Amino acid sequence: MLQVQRLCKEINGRPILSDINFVIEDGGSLAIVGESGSGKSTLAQLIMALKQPTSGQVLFNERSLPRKGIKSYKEWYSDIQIVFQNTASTLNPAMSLYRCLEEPLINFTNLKRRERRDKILEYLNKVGLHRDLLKHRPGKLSGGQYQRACLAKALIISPKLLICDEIVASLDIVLQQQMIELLMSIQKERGLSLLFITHDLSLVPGLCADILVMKDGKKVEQFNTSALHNEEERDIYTITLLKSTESLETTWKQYATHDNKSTG
Ligand SMILES: Nc1ncnc2c1ncn2[C@@H]1O[C@H](COP(=O)(O)OP(=O)(O)OP(=O)(O)O)[C@@H](O)[C@H]1O
Repeated sequence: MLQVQRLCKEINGRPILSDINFVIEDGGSLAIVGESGSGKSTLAQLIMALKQPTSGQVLFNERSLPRKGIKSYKEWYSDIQIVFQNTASTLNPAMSLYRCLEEPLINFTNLKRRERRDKILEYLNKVGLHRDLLKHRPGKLSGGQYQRACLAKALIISPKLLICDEIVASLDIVLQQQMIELLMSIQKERGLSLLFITHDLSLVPGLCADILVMKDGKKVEQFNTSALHNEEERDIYTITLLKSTESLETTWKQYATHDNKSTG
């Protein structure tokens, strides 16, 4: 279980996150939603121990954030893995995809070479990539293939919690849907806990049980995803976010219809 308690982060005296609290139970799923600059990535970096909180704490199965010593970091990352928004640095451009996927197995498991190979093939298959890609460098992969490879790299050591930070933001709408479906099936199959960070509320239903809305580093509200469209209960900010997503969808649909007519 992940527990985030009274978490605050200041950078150069400026509050970036203020009093953030939430829990993700084993196998649970929470979406953190907010516009750009609301502090979502900072929150992910704090949970990944890439930044230290100014105050408050993060606990995973009662263990607190690692502060020093390779062993404590290794234990933390065995349990919690992240796929970043900016993935260009996730896969070493000088290595083949095979080596990129083998690296976490070497660092986090005692698997023998043969077993590592089987695991790589298993996870490649799970994320829907062809084994022919293994000999290529990551730069040869398309955007969608690259994101799937990052997902395989994060999942290959069987973490208990996966953090996804805007992982579909740069993909087109078809690839976005495919990634969401992939995450849903992996989550179901593995009982994985999920923290899904996005600015796009429309991606959340079906994927996450709960939604936490953030604005300017503060929690606006948290609710069950089934209550997303209950406008009487929702905060005005959540409704604004929702409406902006819907109006964008309408614009895209109108654009697509117009485009089809003019080209067809
Ligand atoms: N190292 C830093 N120094 C100064 N300000 C920072 C630093 N890191 C983050 N911030 C500021 O903290 C705020 C929150 O940034 P953060 O990246 O966490 O937001 P976000 O919700 O993830 O937005 P986006 O989706 O655009 O990345 C922003 O105003 C950002 O400029």
